[in-house]
Amino acid sequence: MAKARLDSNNSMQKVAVIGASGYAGAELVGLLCQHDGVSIEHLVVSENSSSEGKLFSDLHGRFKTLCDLPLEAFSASWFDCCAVHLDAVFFATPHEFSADWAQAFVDAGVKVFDLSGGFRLKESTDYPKYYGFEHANIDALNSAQYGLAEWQETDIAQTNLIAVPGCYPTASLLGLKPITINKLHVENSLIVVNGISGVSGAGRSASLATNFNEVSLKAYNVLQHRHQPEISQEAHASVIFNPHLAPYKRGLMATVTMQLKEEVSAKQVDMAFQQAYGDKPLIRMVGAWPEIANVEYSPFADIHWQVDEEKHVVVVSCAIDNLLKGAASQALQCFNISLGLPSEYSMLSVTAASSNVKN
Ligand SMILES: NC(=O)C1=CN([C@@H]2O[C@H](COP(=O)(O)OP(=O)(O)OC[C@H]3O[C@@H](n4cnc5c(N)ncnc54)[C@H](OP(=O)(O)O)[C@@H]3O)[C@@H](O)[C@H]2O)C=CC1
Ligand SMILES: CC(=O)N[C@@H](CCC(=O)OP(=O)(O)O)C(=O)O
Repeated sequence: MAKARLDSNNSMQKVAVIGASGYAGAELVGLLCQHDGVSIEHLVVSENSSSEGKLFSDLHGRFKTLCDLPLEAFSASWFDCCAVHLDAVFFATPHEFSADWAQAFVDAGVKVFDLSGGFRLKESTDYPKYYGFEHANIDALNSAQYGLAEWQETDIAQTNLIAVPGCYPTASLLGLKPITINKLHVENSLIVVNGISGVSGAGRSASLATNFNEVSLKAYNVLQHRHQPEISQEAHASVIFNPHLAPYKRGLMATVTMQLKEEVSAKQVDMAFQQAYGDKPLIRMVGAWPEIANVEYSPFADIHWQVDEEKHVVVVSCAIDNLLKGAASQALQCFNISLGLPSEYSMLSVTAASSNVKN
């Protein structure tokens, strides 16, 4: 694909964000505001949202004067009047809403970037099992492409329906794929992924389990989390995924442990990571164990690994901001790729000052 900077041949892309009152949606609006190829046409919430009619910047005060658009309520009549005028729509909505509506936008000629899990799993029978609903759009599920930006650039560029990866899967897969794609691991050996997320991973709605005052540090949804099949599917290897909730606002860490083939050296592992990420500006091979503090409010993924050549084991750790590389900034990477732009376009200046959920 020809890489380009934005020039006069790129017309302004008319976009809408559905779910703009939520955490991931608001981060995305913040990024889209800074993108010189984007015109935000609509910010949308649910049909009965208490935020309907409020200004986006009344809800998210840091955007005063930067984005003062009103929040509109989604409905079938909203779709009939507005969708056709858009180039792209971002769904930062519950999974089932995306699953129900994405194909209608594609049919109306609108490119869809879905931040939910509505189109990530290829096996439709996994939806009732892991998401609790029957998928109503199997054809769309089959045509959707998974959008791990550093690995699936060609697929992303060629589709109109992009399933932006989950937050835990993003960090996990960035660690796993250099090993599994190169078949450096013992196939069918046990692969364990331990993930830790801050509470913004659970979204903005109040719940006792994710109330900041209630959270200490504990594992949850062990052996049944919906990200387990997603990670396994995209790593092409069966994994055990152990998610943990921790008492901080944002940031996510995934640490994976894999058994290497006996003949695989530490040097080969180093080469696999260099080959995968040496030319990827948003992946930083940091040379020390990553820390959440170094990636929060940023679109970077920090990664580090260590090999024990005697035990034939590799441990890889990857830290991201769950709301950015784990959601909004990766969606923008996918959008940039679909326009033929460098995936990091307009993002390397993202700072704490421009981010939403603050400590
Ligand atoms: N939080 C995270 O770290 C990550 C989240 N995601 C995914 O992104 C999506 C959004 O997550 P998050 O921002 O955390 O969630 P929030 O609960 O913070 O926000 C959800 C948003 O969806 C809107 N919404 C809810 N129902 C509907 C509906 N029927 N029609 C239109 N809009 C609706 C809400 O609007 P209102 O309530 O005002 O009606 C709100 O704007 C989810 O699918 C989540 O799994 C992905 C990766 C990471
Ligand atoms: C801390 C927390 O609750 N995290 C969420 C995952 C984050 C998320 O929104 O999931 P998706 O990436 O699939 O959209 C969870 O475990 O369900």
